[in-house]
Amino acid sequence: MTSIIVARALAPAIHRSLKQLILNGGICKFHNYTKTLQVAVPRYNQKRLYAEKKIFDRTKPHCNVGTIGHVDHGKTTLTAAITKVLADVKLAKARKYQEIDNAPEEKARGITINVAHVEYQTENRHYGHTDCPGHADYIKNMITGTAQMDGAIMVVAATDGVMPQTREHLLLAKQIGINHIVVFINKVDAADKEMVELVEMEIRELLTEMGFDGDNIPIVSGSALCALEGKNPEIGKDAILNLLKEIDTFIPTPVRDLDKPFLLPVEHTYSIPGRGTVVTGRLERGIVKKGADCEFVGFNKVLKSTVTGVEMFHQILEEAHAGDQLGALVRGLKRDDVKRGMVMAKPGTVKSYDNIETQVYILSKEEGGRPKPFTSYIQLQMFCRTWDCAVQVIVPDKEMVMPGEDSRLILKMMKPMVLEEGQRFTLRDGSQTLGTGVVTKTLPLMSEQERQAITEGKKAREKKAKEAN
Ligand SMILES: Nc1nc2c(ncn2[C@@H]2O[C@H](COP(=O)(O)OP(=O)(O)OP(=O)(O)O)[C@@H](O)[C@H]2O)c(=O)[nH]1
Ligand SMILES: [Mg+2]
Repeated sequence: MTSIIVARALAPAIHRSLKQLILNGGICKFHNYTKTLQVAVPRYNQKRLYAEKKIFDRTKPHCNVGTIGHVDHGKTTLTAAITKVLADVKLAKARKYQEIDNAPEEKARGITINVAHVEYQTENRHYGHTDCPGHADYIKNMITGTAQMDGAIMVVAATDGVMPQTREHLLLAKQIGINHIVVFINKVDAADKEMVELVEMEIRELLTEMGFDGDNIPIVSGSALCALEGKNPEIGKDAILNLLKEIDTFIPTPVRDLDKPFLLPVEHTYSIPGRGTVVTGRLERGIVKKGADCEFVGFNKVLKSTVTGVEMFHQILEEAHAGDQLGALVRGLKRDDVKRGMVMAKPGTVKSYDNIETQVYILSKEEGGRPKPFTSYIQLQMFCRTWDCAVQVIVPDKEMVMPGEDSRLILKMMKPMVLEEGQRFTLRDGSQTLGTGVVTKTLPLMSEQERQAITEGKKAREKKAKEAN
């Protein structure tokens, strides 16, 4: 028998594999401290299991990155080059340029996005890498979080320098909380040394202007095309390896959801005679154990309680982990005290807001959105986690927002609900999805007068609409 260690973080994906494994005579043991699962499989069965691709043989931490930058600056070529260079040392499967650029359409929350997901490894980490075929896809992908990036690789061609979309992608990255950027100055085979130096200066200036650490962000220069074609290793392959080294060290591994304070968006509440109130939902992050103090937040309330039991599919759990669909028995609360849409969290770790700044992508008509533009003061419904709430929209930077456009929006909510920066949500108008967005900033709570004015305005508009009918 030989042991294989499987990362705990991959648990949902390997449940099925485990079953398969046990059927094949395997023995599993979970190590609580290291959060790993040790699996012993008879040697004669291992080959078959691997051949069936049932087990993830991965122990490296995972990180999501992606290429951003102006059109034609070489993002796709760089993506292909990275896989080629790493394939040579057996850490990736080489992906051709055409394979990446003809990405299949991906349906994400009603929005069609073209993205190619590529995977590779360095000695230290495993990476998921996103490359989009066009500018509009980048904008959508970044806002909707189709592949949420923990860090970005910004590509700037030495032949062009900083261009409008370099700036735009960087601004958006900053807005939505991608704080770690590594820069690749591409096409140095077609530019002279002075030009490359000038472009580097220009990039550092822009980064600083945008609020990044312009002086210290790693900038690597080279040629993705040379690397892909196996030419001039000093600006080809070596530059790519250099870039990967910088990515490895400069972009930190994100904090795993399991390590964060627990948070459960409440889906349902039940009253169980003789036992008390049970709340159910999918644990978004952290670990919940029997005996944990908790807080229910939302709808203008904060209720304190203690978890007295955790169950999953009617079986008692010692502890529930992020991703688990669970029921939690809570002390001293009536069923009607707790409502769907509230959040059960570790005390003091979440807050309610009713006034937020967001970045939203509004669907075009072809994507199923509304055909007409909208202006400030429109009333929409915001959907987030298990709650939804009426919001008044303020468009701060322009007259109106066109379908197919992205925009900064201020949302004034009718009730304060639990929100945090980076939280994604959907905006709907009746039964029509208008767009998706991300919370970029939480603003101070509204005053009572302000809220009243919004409610009265809403009533007046409703009355007018009724009369018009
Ligand atoms: N000379 C030279 N050309 C390059 C290099 N890298 C890419 N190119 C060329 O630049 C062009 C654009 O490259 P892509 O990789 O498609 O650029 P992109 O950024 O993915 O473009 P979009 O996805 O359309 O925004 C192609 O013709 C590439 O062959 C390089 O290092 N040197
Ligand atoms: Mg491309």
